[in-house]
Amino acid sequence: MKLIELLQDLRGITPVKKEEELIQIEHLEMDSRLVENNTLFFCINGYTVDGHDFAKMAQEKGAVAIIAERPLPLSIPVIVVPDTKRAMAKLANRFYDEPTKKLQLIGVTGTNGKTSVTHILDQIFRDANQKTGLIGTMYTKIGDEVIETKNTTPESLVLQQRFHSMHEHGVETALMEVSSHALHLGRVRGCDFNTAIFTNLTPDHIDYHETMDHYLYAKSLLFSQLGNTYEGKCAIINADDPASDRLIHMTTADIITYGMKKKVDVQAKDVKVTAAGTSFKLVVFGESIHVQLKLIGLFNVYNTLAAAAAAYNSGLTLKQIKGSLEQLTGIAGRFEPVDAGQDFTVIVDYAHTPDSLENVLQTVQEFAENQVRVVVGCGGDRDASKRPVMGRIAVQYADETIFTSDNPRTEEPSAILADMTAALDQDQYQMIEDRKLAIEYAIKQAQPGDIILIAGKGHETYQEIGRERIHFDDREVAQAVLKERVQ
Ligand SMILES: CC(=O)N[C@H]1[C@@H](OP(=O)(O)OP(=O)(O)OC[C@H]2O[C@@H](n3ccc(=O)[nH]c3=O)[C@H](O)[C@@H]2O)O[C@H](CO)[C@@H](O)[C@@H]1O[C@H](C)C(=O)N[C@@H](C)C(=O)N[C@H](CCC(=O)O)C(=O)O
Ligand SMILES: Nc1ncnc2c1ncn2[C@@H]1O[C@H](COP(=O)(O)OP(=O)(O)OP(=O)(O)O)[C@@H](O)[C@H]1O
Ligand SMILES: N[C@H](CCC[C@H](N)C(=O)O)C(=O)O
Ligand SMILES: [Mg+2]
Repeated sequence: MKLIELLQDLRGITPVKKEEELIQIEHLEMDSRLVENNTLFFCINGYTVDGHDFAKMAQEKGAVAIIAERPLPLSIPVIVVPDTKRAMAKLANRFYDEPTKKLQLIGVTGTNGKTSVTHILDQIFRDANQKTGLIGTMYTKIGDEVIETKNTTPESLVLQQRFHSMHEHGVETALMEVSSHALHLGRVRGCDFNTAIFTNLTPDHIDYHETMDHYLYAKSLLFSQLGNTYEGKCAIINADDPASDRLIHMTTADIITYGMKKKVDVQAKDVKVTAAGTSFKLVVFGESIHVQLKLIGLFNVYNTLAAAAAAYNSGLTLKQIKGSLEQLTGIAGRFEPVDAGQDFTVIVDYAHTPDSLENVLQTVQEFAENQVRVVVGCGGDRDASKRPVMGRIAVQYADETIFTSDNPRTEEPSAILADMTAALDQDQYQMIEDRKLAIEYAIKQAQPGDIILIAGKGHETYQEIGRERIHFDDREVAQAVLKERVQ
């Protein structure tokens, strides 16, 4: 694409010279290390470094033009804009030919349940013979191709490229987790969502958003950018969550409410949660069907309702939806059992917020025939305010709590554990900094009928210590210890 074509959406920018207008742009890039010939490079002033410092390197590697927030002494055109991130979202959208207009795009936001809802939807649409794409915490998936990702919701440039690739591969429906960071940092600008789903809002990420109000405001941006009813846009909202009212007022799209406690459009009635699964009557706009889930926990009924509402809204029948829901066996690292034939239960779960930890502990408490032991920690360089709360929840619900490390990152593991235990008595918990030893200890203590919950890391296959990621998988560790014990 010619530089001039790409720049047409930017108003009031430094004009390029006539002879520069025809420069061919073949790639867009924001990381100098990845620049190739004929790249347009965006200088982003980040949290760690300033991308403007890498413009020269980008030129040396083949960049033919630069988008920056200030003039730079380079021999290639430097187009100065007030906000490179904003410009990047716009230009990427044009470069990749507005890919989200060619897909059904369903965005899911909320503190907990995003990965779960996107995966439930993925299953439903696949069963309906649609080719799907998925962008989220665990990976990006285009059909069956899996691409590793760093962020739950990538930067706009990466997003638009992925959506373009999805379209090229015949994807019809894309499911995306939309994090509050992404909304606040403008990563999803230019995405044309058909449907936006809200799961819930409970304390997390206060290190970044500072207050719950700001956190909700960030989440609400998904609904304010949705478009309106007449374009077929739809907001699917958990009416049992106190934030629902504010979100409903943020959008002019059609609203579908779901929940269990109020009169809503999509409802679960007669819910029965057992250790073997969950059953309920799914009522959608007055039409109802019985559903028997293999998924466990009341929170998964909420996730199922959100997914059912979105699937129904996009034309699938209740029978189709029921068929898929009943086949779902689970999502990696979400209430995932580790079984080596032992006479007690080991569950690995991604609960890393106060609300999710409480929910999942309540669930295991209900089923435990004997004692509940929990192994849990809190991430370093993340919201410290959740540490004492998670500490209190763990000892409140579990018979034995083992506090341990969960991605300490650049913090001292002992300092994180001190925050978690500050308000507790020493006889209420064990503290074993090394996560492997903590899991070993919990499993060695287990009696028949016990449940051991290993919380916080779920599907993660690493422990982040300092800036390094070392291979670590709760499921592998638990499996190895169990095998030794069972032999
Ligand atoms: C706070 C935050 O969001 N940081 C994100 C941000 O990093 P940053 O600002 O530190 O970037 P930087 O390293 O300063 O680099 C600035 C620019 O220089 C460029 N650069 C850098 C080095 C170089 O040699 N050459 C070069 O060109 C970089 O490519 C970049 O364009 O931009 C990066 C690229 O997009 C992101 O990967 C990174 O996410 C980090 C890893 C992160 O941990 N983010 C978390 C807080 C986050 O976003 N989490 C949410 C999920 C939250 C949830 O659970 O709900 C998410 O969506 O992932
Ligand atoms: N609807 C829900 N309400 C409360 N807790 C939930 C819900 N769904 C899942 N959980 C709990 O939260 C954990 C994380 O779930 P999931 O990965 O689906 O959330 P997420 O929103 O994608 O999280 P992240 O922000 O880390 O991407 C699960 O392991 C479970 O313990
Ligand atoms: N998306 C979340 C995941 C947290 C997972 C937990 N294991 C941790 O490292 O705190 C975050 O980056 O805050
Ligand atoms: Mg997720």
